[in-house]
Amino acid sequence: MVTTHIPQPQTTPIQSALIVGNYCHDVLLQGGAVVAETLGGAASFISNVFSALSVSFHLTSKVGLDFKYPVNHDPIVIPTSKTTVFHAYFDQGHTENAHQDRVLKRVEVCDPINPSDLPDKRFDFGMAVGVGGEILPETLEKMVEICDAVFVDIQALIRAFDKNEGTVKLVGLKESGFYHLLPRVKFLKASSEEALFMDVEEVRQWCCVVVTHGKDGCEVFWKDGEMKIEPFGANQVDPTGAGDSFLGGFVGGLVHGLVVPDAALVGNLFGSLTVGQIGLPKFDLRLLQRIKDEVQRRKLHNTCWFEGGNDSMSFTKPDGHDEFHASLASTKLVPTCSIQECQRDVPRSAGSVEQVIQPPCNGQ
Ligand SMILES: Nc1ncnc2c1ncn2[C@@H]1O[C@H](COP(=O)(O)OP(=O)(O)O)[C@@H](O)[C@H]1O
Ligand SMILES: O=P([O-])([O-])O[C@@H]1[C@@H](O)[C@H](O)[C@@H](O)[C@H](O)[C@@H]1O
Repeated sequence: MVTTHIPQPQTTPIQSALIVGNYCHDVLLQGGAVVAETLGGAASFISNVFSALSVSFHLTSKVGLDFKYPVNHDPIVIPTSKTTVFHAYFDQGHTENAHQDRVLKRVEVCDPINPSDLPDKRFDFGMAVGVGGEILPETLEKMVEICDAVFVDIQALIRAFDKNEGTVKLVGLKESGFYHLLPRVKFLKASSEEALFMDVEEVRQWCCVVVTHGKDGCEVFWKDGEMKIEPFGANQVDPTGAGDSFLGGFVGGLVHGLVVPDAALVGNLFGSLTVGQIGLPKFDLRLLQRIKDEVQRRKLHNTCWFEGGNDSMSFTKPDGHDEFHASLASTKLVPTCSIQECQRDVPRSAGSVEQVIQPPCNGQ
């Protein structure tokens, strides 16, 4: 395994974080019926995981007056706009530009997030996690200026929307208008479908690329190497937000002082916890405590390798990585609340939480 070592790892955790992306309303549909309506948007899922991991953050997000869910971090309300709305269809054959497991349609769109909307201060790291095209190239440019390190979900950069139905299409990263900024980005996360719209071999020369593979976990690519990171088992009920929660767990692990391979395990864990519930997941407090204990134990054996603002991080799979995976997997065995209990105060409205959303068979 190739090791890219840093001279001296930072020994204090990263202090300030900025999440940029709009909240949205999600409507999940199957068989022509609404299965659930929930709070959505990568900013929602990542905030949910950061709160679970006790990572404090500032959020820049926009909604309309019609925004209907309680949130801990108040968005910017735009009286002349509507909240972004996505309809997710689980029984339509997937197109080459959509998620493999569902067809997404953006049916309402809120205002974009402009550079002037961002806080006038510096951050240790920022997360560019738009879902509806709200992050502009100039907004990402301002983020790389005010944050020591920026993590990007490629869905914020390469989504285009059919002008009639709002169906999510994907465009090539080179044609997205963001390509020139990649050398100033620290990490770029893409699902396996989204990775088809970029040249991983080229982009990995500039930043660490994390490609997620659903139930098969994820891969980490950097200039000098790559590695696979094992998944965790899950009974998939709803894939919505898996990638967002993965990113939240991954960055949360880095903030807590884990090396990249161990942090990616935390990302896989939160992705697996997310697909087991419909909409924004509710994490059992006992489970979270077990996860934080395991991270703390692991962190004590690893100094914080992630240094904001420079290229230093370790990609070595440290001794005990597999044991760490087993320990995290064991946290899922903790008796947790039932799906009904877990869901009782998660922001949602209509729809049965018991219904399992079965994505169409491939190509159906
Ligand atoms: N069915 C599943 N079982 C276990 N883990 C899953 C499952 N689906 C997703 N995950 C976890 O969540 C991560 C992100 O999921 P993925 O579907 O690849 O992202 P996206 O939502 O962006 O398409 C995966 O890398 C994996 O760790
Ligand atoms: O499932 P995922 O790709 O990680 O992320 C999802 C977005 O693709 C979708 O547009 C949004 O409506 C969901 O709330 C969630 O943020």
